[in-house]
Amino acid sequence: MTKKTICFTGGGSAGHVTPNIAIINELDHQEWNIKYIGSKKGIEKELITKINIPYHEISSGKLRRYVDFENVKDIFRVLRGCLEARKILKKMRPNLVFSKGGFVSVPVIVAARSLGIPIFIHESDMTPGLANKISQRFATKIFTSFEETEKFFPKNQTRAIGSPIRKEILNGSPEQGRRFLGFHHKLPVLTIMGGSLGAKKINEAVRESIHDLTSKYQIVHLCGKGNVDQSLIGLPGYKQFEYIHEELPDILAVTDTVLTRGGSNAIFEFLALKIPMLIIPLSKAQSRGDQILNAKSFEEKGYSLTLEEESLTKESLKQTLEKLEKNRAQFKETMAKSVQGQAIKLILEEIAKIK
Ligand SMILES: CC(=O)N[C@H]1[C@@H](OP(=O)(O)OP(=O)(O)OC[C@H]2O[C@@H](n3ccc(=O)[nH]c3=O)[C@H](O)[C@@H]2O)O[C@H](CO)[C@@H](O)[C@@H]1O
Repeated sequence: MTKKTICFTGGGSAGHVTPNIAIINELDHQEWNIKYIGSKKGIEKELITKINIPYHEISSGKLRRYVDFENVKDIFRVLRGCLEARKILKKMRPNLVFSKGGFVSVPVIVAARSLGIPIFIHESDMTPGLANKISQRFATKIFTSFEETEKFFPKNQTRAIGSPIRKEILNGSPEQGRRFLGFHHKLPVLTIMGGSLGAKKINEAVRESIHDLTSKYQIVHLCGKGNVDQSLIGLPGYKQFEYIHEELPDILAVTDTVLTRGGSNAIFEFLALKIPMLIIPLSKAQSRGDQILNAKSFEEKGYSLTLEEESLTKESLKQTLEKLEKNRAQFKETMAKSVQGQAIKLILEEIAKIK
């Protein structure tokens, strides 16, 4: 049997990479040569190199929604990225390009289209990101995490399938988690995930309330690169990490409650694990507002509570966490009824159809 080749792309933040990893882990490596095209400096380089998938670099520029001189430079970077991606793809000759979005994916999609290579894209958020908005016109098939997102894409190419979740996330060991963290059984565990790149506002609010919080919980704080607070190292019941790799499943296995940004992949992972969550979405001032919509969708379905960043204070954080704890049984019950877990199976079925 001759092996087929699939080339993944996507990056900029972990949310544009971890779903690709989830699919890569489940693909038959005897049947598929698996490759990746990403940026030179993005987090995708570290995450993909770690799982030993051949990684090809291209130039990439940020796609900004506002006017900035950097835009001019970035237009040239994106154009250079298109040429580099075309050269790589021409040599690689993949049967399929699979994109998770993020700005590095656009040159890859444009190049793939110019070479007549089939393209699948996946959109994790409630509304399409700029990269997928551009890419959709070139895509053969489009998958979305949320049902509500289907309407933004061409009807006959699009299917809502949920979020491709890494299998290992669901198989953590509470004993190993507790051992790794040095936590006891006397207080519940609150995990704080400020998005894969960290969240300054959440970090500040948590640290302002740290003594109150550690009287009620043992805390794991995933605070983002460069955001560890040196003055709090060694505080009993408070563990800070810039980013967690293979220990994440074990940490989530001991987690009772999460305080999180509204990144789509993270909240779908917590849903799959049925962990009650308080979502503090990235504000409209800092984004297109997709996390606010993600959070709204989850809250309406009864999976979570939302606290808007503008209303985030020591007091509101305390009150909302108390409300979440009071109703935790109800949240867990509603999450248990949600139907998830089909995304990878459905994507693999579609990939298998590629000649
Ligand atoms: C600032 C920004 O643009 N954020 C976007 C980005 O978020 P971000 O990159 O934070 O993405 P998500 O929250 O969706 O996913 C983060 C992923 O990283 C993993 N993880 C995180 C921390 C850690 O220490 N270890 C670890 O493995 C999580 O388990 C998850 O799989 O992409 C998401 C998906 O398109 C969007 O919804 C977010 O709006």
